[in-house]
Amino acid sequence: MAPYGYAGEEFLSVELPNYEMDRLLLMTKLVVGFVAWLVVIPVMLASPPAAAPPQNAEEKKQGTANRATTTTKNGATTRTKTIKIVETTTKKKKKEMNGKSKKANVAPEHSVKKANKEESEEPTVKQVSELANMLCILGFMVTFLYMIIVTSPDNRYTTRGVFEAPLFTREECDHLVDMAETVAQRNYEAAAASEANATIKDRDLLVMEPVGWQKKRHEVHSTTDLNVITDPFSKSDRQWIKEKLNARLAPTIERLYGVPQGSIRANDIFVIRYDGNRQASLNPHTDDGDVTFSALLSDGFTGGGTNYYDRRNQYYHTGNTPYQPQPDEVFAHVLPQIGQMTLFRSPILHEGVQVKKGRRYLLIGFLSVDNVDPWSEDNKSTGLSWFASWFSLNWASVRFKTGYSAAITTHNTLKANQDDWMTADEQKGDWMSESTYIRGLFIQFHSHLTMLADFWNAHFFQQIIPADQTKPYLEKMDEAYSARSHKRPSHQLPSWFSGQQVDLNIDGSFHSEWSTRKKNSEKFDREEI
Ligand SMILES: O=C(O)CCC(=O)C(=O)O
Ligand SMILES: [Fe+2]
Repeated sequence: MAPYGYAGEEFLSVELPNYEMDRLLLMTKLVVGFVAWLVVIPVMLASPPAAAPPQNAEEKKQGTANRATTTTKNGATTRTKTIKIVETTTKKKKKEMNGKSKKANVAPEHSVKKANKEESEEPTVKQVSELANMLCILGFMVTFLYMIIVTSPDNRYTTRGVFEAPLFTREECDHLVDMAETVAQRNYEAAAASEANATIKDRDLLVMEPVGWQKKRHEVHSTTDLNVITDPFSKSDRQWIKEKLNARLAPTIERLYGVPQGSIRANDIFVIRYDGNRQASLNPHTDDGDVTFSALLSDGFTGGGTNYYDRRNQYYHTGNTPYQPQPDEVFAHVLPQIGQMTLFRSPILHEGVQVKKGRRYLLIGFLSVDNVDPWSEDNKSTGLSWFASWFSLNWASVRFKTGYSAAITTHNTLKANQDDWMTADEQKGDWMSESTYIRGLFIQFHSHLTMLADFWNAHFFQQIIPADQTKPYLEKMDEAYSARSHKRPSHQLPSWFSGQQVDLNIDGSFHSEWSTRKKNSEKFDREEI
């Protein structure tokens, strides 16, 4: 998986999946399951046709309806096709079989040869009953789903796991906090100087305490924060952040989640600030993206930390009031040491616990794991395995959700641009109404996959690198990075900056930019990002 090895391997305090081997094993099991259910068992269940041929139209219909199962060559899809298993029988019998034998279209070679040799005997068929066929297909589907949902390394370990590992030293955290406060100061000065200038949006929020910090960047669960691109971080600030993330975060994600570094694209990286006497907490929510990292940059505050919820009770919730996560559903309250980060799948429900006193700073990233490069013209593959994408409950559920919102946005835009919107009747048969149905499916898939992920997987917290190993671990990671960085082409490295703040279509292609990206388009064009 990790083509250059994971330098932190010797520091791991837990055994992580060996993705390469586990996927190979799973692939083998799937092939065996496929052959067993769709070839071997149907052949074993095949029996000679009834002695008396169907005489009337009804019987004839039944006789020709018998089907066995086959697959397309690549094994990706299954369909039914008439296969009749050839046996030798007499001419007389053939005559009796009448029109039915004309349908015999596939004959194993050896049987054909045998039939040709024995002139008086001609091939006829053994048939698999429709019921047996259906059971075989069902058997294969159950085996396939069981293996993917329960045994795939991409589902069984990280789905509801929250992991902790070092990301920064204390000095580096201090540096990042200084960096962020300097950026806030720049924002404040620009906003203050622009009093009469209506072009600076959100000015009023920037001159509010804590000055220079954004307050409404995220519409629903707003945080007091600064984004590394759209807020005025300097070129050298970004370079500094990029080097650290390349050396430490990228290989850890690659190792922990079994995804190539080139498939990782940050969609939003920002510094958050909580103050005991201002924004002090964040309600339970899930993040947009596949994986979230959150590194603690300060200490000396009281309260705080992150709660992670096991929300399975929500599926049994009834009544008129919406489900509210309860304190006894928290499976991990994570309050790490300064410089440690937590890594988790973004669909895990979590909240920022109230800071009672002092300031809590975090560097947070919502990361997308792309199967194709949304920026390349032909949507070039990133090399992400199918097991880590469409066969991963989390990945697929997130993709259906993004696909849904992309489709609904397109739909609404089209609708808004149409002077005379069609009536419901006129929409019948129109592609738009079809897509309403497809959108419905997207959201159903999203919620059911999330539910499966919630039920089938252990919820746990794990420190994968002991915090007391922070210094030697980070040194080792940096050393390994500088030794190999020149060998790695840029498409094999994550994109931390230039690909931020966009939405994708269901197939992973580019859909649209967030409004904050549109407003700051010149900042995304600069070469340093
Ligand atoms: O405060 C925390 O630990 C959580 C922050 C968070 O979840 C977010 O910004 O999305
Ligand atoms: Fe969050």
